[in-house]
Amino acid sequence: MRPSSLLHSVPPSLLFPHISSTSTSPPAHGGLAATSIGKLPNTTLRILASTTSKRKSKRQEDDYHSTLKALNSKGRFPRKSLGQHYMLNASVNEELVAAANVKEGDIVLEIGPGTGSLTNVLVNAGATVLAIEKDPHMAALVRERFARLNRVKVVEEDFTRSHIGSHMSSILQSKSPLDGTSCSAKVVANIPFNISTDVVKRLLPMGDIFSEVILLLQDEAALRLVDSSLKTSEYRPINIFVNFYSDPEYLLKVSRTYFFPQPKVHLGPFTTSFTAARTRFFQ
Ligand SMILES: C[S@@+](CC[C@H](N)C(=O)[O-])C[C@H]1O[C@@H](n2cnc3c(N)ncnc32)[C@H](O)[C@@H]1O
Repeated sequence: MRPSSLLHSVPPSLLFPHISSTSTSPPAHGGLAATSIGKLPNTTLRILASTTSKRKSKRQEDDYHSTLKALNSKGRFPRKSLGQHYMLNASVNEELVAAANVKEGDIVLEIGPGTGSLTNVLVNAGATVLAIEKDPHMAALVRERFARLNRVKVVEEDFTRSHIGSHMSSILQSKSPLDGTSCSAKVVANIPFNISTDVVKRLLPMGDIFSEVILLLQDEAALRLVDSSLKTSEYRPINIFVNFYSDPEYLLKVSRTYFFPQPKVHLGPFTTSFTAARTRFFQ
């Protein structure tokens, strides 16, 4: 059977035997893998060490079990066409949120919340979250999960067609301090790989709204985006675009084994961060 057909025909509990609701043993996550990706010209590369401490294990179980229970409870099988590879490791979600320095009162846009595991970490950090989800089942699931919190707004839309500026302005206006100073927002998301270029093209020119963009991208795509060297044959218009609007930075490598189902990519996906060039617009 081809891997793609597996995604649709086999329940998560069979594909991933330790996800039954009675299971208590999380997968062998071992934390973030320390790695090296060689030289990336003009970029800052921060390699994060493995996080296997006991302190983390309770949180890891939370994402692992809650994600898979949520899928099982609704009878949802991951849909390949929507790039549904769910993050099972809470430490990775925490690294993403820490990389964006999300704190109490921040406004965060999340693209594709899925079961809400990253949303949960954002909420715990004190953020107000606008979550845009294309899959109506997952939008309903995440809306239900955070129904008691007025800090989470779930919009069922295709991000690539969404009027993101108007969604964000209404939230920003309602949160703006009375002294007239404007507040900005951040993006933290584990996005479907098939829309990553669209996402980057839409977000980076929005430096008037977003001060920080943290995206989990497919390894190869992220490597291409952070490469600012004009000498390589891989340099494309998208690189000029990215480097005009942002300071792309490779942050950490994330093992593909932390996703359910595991993505079929040659290398593990990782995070890249774009510091939107706010100063280019307002200095
Ligand atoms: C890689 S999964 C990530 C899910 C979750 N954030 C996590 O970390 O486990 C991508 C999510 O984006 C959603 N999605 C796919 N295409 C989308 C689109 N065009 N607009 C908004 N959401 C989309 C999928 O349904 C899925 O929930």
